[in-house]
Amino acid sequence: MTTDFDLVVIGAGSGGVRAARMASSHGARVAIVEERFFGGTCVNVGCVPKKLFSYGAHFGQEFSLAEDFGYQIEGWSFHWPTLRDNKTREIERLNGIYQRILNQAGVTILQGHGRVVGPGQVQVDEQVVTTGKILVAVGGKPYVPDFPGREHVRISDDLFYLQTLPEKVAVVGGGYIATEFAGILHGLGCQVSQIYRRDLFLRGFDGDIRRFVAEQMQAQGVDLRFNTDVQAIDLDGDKKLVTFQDGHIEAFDEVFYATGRIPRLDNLFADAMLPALNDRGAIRVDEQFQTSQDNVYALGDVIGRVELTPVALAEGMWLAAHLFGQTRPAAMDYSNIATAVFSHPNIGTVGLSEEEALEKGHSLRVYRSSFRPMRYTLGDKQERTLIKLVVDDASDRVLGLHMAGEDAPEITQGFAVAMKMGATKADFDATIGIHPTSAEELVTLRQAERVNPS
Ligand SMILES: Cc1cc2nc3c(=O)[nH]c(=O)nc-3n(C[C@H](O)[C@H](O)[C@H](O)COP(=O)(O)OP(=O)(O)OC[C@H]3O[C@@H](n4cnc5c(N)ncnc54)[C@H](O)[C@@H]3O)c2cc1C
Ligand SMILES: NC(=O)c1ccc[n+]([C@@H]2O[C@H](COP(=O)([O-])OP(=O)(O)OC[C@H]3O[C@@H](n4cnc5c(N)ncnc54)[C@H](O)[C@@H]3O)[C@@H](O)[C@H]2O)c1
Repeated sequence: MTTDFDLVVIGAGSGGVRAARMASSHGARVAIVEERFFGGTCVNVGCVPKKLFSYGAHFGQEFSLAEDFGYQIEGWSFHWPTLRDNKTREIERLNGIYQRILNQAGVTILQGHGRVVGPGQVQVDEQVVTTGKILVAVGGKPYVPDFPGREHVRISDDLFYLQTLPEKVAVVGGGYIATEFAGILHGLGCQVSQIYRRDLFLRGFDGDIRRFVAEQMQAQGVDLRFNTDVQAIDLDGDKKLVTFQDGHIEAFDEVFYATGRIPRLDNLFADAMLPALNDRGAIRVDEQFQTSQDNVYALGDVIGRVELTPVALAEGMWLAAHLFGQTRPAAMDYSNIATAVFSHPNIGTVGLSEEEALEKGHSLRVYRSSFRPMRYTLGDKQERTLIKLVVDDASDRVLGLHMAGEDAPEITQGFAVAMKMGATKADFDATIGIHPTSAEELVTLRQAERVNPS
């Protein structure tokens, strides 16, 4: 049977755009369906505007550092609408670029809500198109737990378009988004309380890094409140009255929730086409990104594996090559994916945390160093940088590299190549440093603590 297309991709975000472009370059007839914005979460309400805000939030401290170097910066002030609107203009420019890239790649753009209505059939608003294969790359959406007053909270999407910057803010959650938002809002001049229900935020990251970032944020003046949760929110005029677990009530101008994201499956599948989901409600796929429905594939945040843009991009490239390329690629390798939290201070990490390495039974040598970056030494800024290597004692292989401080994400990206190649501590030691840098500390670590699994 002839079909309109070989592949219809639903969702023009990180994974969908990459898969569509690459499939087209392999000779497939491809259409992509998008209902909101080209470039998806990352470009519009994720990585890109977040990073621009994070840059913006650093300027206050840069001005005071500049004074230590002899500059006189008097009477500076911050104008939120300028940052917000300049960011929006840049995002709109990127939207246009994404559309142009798709057009140039020969991908047909279908604007509207996509729905899988039958085998090889995708409905886009009133129109139905036919296709050999369907790729679902619809991403996720914020999850806010159910509690009285839930309707009064804001989510990450809202932060990017706020009319005014609130004075006093609660940020609820202890993951990437909450910690990044707490740092950004504090840097822009808000009074920030970060609320996390367990004893220490950034679960899954290395314990030393989590404690270090908490100390640094507290020293900057962020109010970290662990082991507590919001029970209810009432309105009092413009204020949000938050009742905490211990019963105390406090007024905030805004309450932001960043308590995780869930797959965006709304009105996406006709009943007969719904694929199997996993226990967290994400679409279940095999190693080839095939769902339980024939010729329906899924990747990116909607499969809930590793919710990062570069991972969605890699999955999109992989699937396009697998379905339409000349040679079959080897299975996707999810080991040693470097990641960063653009908190203040930044975190960069690749490989196993000390806790994970011990859980896997490794006997370890753990190298740590904490230092005050040279840039801060002319004044009284006390912020420090922490670096840490987790090394398998028997093989000498570096299992984990962790850093918190200025430039941590940039530095970690380079070292991630070495980690991917299986670098040993001896390889690090044989590398001559670049002086004077913070990165050189990673190749000059000599003192280890031995730690064995219990
Ligand atoms: C605040 C925030 C900050 C982040 N920061 C980072 C970061 O710094 N680094 C990083 O690596 N990752 C970051 N992420 C995660 C990253 O954005 C995601 O992992 C990535 O965007 C996932 O890509 P995707 O293709 O799976 O989905 P998405 O990029 O979410 O794209 C899905 C697209 O599908 C469209 N869509 C959904 N349903 C339909 C439908 N039925 N019909 C038509 N279109 C539909 C949506 O409108 C969207 O455009 C961040 C996320 C958030 C929320
Ligand atoms: N820099 C980056 O690369 C970056 C930045 C932002 C987001 N992301 C990606 O997006 C994903 C989603 O980010 P996120 O921060 O929303 O999720 P997350 O999974 O990182 O963190 C969610 C947090 O909410 C808490 N939580 C969950 N349910 C709760 C409840 N009922 N009550 C109170 N707290 C609750 C969790 O304990 C956790 O601390 C991340 O996992 C990450 O993969 C990446």
